[in-house]
Amino acid sequence: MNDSEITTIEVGGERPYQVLVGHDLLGELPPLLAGAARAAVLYAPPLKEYAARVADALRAAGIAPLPIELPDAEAGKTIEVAARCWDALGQAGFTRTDGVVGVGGGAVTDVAGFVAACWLRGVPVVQLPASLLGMVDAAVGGKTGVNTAAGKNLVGAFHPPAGVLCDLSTLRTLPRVDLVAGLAEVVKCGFIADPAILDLVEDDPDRHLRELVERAVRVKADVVGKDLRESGLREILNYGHTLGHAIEKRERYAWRHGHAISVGLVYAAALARLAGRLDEPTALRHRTVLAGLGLPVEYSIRAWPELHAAMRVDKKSRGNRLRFVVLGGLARPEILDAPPEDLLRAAYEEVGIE
Ligand SMILES: NC(=O)c1ccc[n+]([C@@H]2O[C@H](COP(=O)([O-])OP(=O)(O)OC[C@H]3O[C@@H](n4cnc5c(N)ncnc54)[C@H](O)[C@@H]3O)[C@@H](O)[C@H]2O)c1
Ligand SMILES: O=C(O)C(=O)C[C@@H](O)[C@H](O)[C@H](O)COP(=O)(O)O
Ligand SMILES: [Zn+2]
Repeated sequence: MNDSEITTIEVGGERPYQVLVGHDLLGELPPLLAGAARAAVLYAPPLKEYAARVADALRAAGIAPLPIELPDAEAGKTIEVAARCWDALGQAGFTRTDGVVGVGGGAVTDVAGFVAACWLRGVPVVQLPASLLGMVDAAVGGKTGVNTAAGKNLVGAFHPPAGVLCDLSTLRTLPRVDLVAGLAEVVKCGFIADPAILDLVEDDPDRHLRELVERAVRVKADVVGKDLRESGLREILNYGHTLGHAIEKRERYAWRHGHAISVGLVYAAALARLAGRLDEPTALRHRTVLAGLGLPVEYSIRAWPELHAAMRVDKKSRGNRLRFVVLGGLARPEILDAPPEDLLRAAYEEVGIE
């Protein structure tokens, strides 16, 4: 595909929008904020230069930019940081037609979406993801939020963006470790919905990067277009996240999300196999494809009691029942409701190491 081509992926639902994938997309930003006199540009330090270009593009279109630098990564995904942003919007006189632009990885787009969701009970947000994970997952779908002491993303809102601009050129500066972390969510999409993704990843993820981005965005767009508020189908996007989020909490968010999800995916596959739902080769493929990318597939065996307790606040839980997304086969996600504790523990022994 020619570098100058822009791919448009439609996201349906009550507030439809488009995800654009290509290069040099800043010209597409101002029309998404039509009617805005000002726009806050939320970014973390590694994206300072890109955020300055975003601000220039807004200014040139007659929209006054309000740059707000956030602490990087998970340190920025707190209610205190969101409150600082609301103070800044208040001081600058942001009205309901003004907007927010999230520039960066998934942590920044999550908090930018949350700031926009709550300010005046909802103003437009445009997401400019700059990490692979942000492009294929976090910036798409309108899940916004922050972490709390009790766990990951426990406070948030569903607030679909006005548009998402995935500028692939930004990936040139993304550290390799973060690119690989993003591949964990891409692999997730392969297992739950689009197995061609797995073939491409097993062949050469770098060679197929653009196609992987587009395929993963299509998986996500299809699901969130049908079930924005996670009343059913959307839960499949949480594959690997029940254990993954518990690991992130235990690590005090010092582990990358994609790394924790990688372990969580291998765990979910072991659970499904031991529950008699998933065949051995497909379960094994989780480990081989993720480990082949250099992603972690093991975690401390001693951590089990803590992880088990942390999983209780997973958003798929109902009362005291834990619920897991598992596979009944390749691209056949289903729910495993209230699995017995000995099964949960036995599956953990397959990822647990001394
Ligand atoms: N809302 C959702 O649906 C959803 C989906 C998946 C993940 N998430 C959230 O997304 C977050 C993980 O996202 P992530 O993997 O992007 O992590 P991240 O946002 O922490 O970014 C990782 C690092 O890469 C840097 N970075 C990003 N783009 C860069 C670029 N182009 N050049 C140089 N540095 C760059 C960031 O500043 C950060 O230091 C987690 O908080 C996770 O919970 C949300
Ligand atoms: O979009 C979704 O829905 C997902 O579950 C995608 C996940 O990759 C993402 O990490 C999401 O933030 C997790 O949501 P949560 O509701 O479990 O916090
Ligand atoms: Zn995720």
